[in-house]
Amino acid sequence: MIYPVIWQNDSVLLIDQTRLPDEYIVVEIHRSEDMAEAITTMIVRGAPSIGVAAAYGMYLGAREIETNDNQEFLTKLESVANLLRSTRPTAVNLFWAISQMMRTAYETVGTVVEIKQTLLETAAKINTDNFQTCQAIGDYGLAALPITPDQLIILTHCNAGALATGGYGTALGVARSAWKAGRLARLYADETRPRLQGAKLTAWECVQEGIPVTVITDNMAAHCMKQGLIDAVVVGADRIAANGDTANKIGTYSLAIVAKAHNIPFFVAAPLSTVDFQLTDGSQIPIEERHPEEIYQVGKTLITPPGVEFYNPAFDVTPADLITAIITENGAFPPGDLLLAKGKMSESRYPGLKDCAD
Ligand SMILES: CSC[C@@H](O)[C@@H](O)C(=O)COP(=O)(O)O
Repeated sequence: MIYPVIWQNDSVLLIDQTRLPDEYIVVEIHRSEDMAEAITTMIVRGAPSIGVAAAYGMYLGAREIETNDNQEFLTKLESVANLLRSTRPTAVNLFWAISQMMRTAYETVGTVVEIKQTLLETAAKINTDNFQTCQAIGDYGLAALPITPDQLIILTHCNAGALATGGYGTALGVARSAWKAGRLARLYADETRPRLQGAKLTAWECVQEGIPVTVITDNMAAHCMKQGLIDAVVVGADRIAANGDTANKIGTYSLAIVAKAHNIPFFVAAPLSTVDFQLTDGSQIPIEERHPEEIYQVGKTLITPPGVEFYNPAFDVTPADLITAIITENGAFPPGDLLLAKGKMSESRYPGLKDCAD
């Protein structure tokens, strides 16, 4: 299994996702500032992964605070939290994980040294919990997939795999579970312009595990559906509003529209920590805009003439009515029933959900 974020020998190891699939390079992170930079530059990316990375970033920042005074410690830790919060705006898992860490710091009764130790344990738990959560999502997702045909072809967008989570993956976790159960014939992966997470990362994960994968460019999805090549679409999410509207990688919305036009089920797979119940609908989700070089430059080659303008939103919002079901660790729910999933929260691992958009 692939683990994108690991704690080892007093530092955090990140698989550098900007270098895959050409090179497998592991980056060592010792300071919260470097973790913030790694999240911004997408060395680590994918909603749950950046939550895990931010949690460890909080610990790295905490261990540098030199004081025995609890109040002073908490004040300085707030600054670390603010730095990490400023990295990427859309994935709510980032804010959720930072809230979990701040809550731990405030609620731990003990010395500063003891609080620091508890923070490290909390970060590790967020990481391992996410792995287990993804396995549950995989199992529920497998049960939610269409019954026929027996051998399914699933289309996915971006990378919602092990690299994007504490391991296993959300959307790719569903495909992984289907593969293990003998129900997946092949995964189709949208290349996912502009950063190509599908072509580079999803395809790489599939090759690692022997899952048959076909990469298509984003504008081929409708054609493939019309040809009857796709049985279901499964994507991840960066933030889901209470009504089920879902922000995910740019291009997800158009994929949902063409899936609906072809009567193909469209699933969102995500942990409940991705649901922001404080937002009533998707119009309130902040959408990250990234540097235009992601559009005008491929490798080191400029692909557009001088004098043109660019617009580079990294995410879009798929309205709930285009989504067949949202697959969570508590089960698969029609988007309008997300509050039912929340109702099961007391049994879940996420008692801090209400803080997720702090
Ligand atoms: C399980 S990851 C779900 C989403 O975070 C994923 O689909 C996605 O959009 C990732 O965007 P990225 O910009 O690569 O961080």
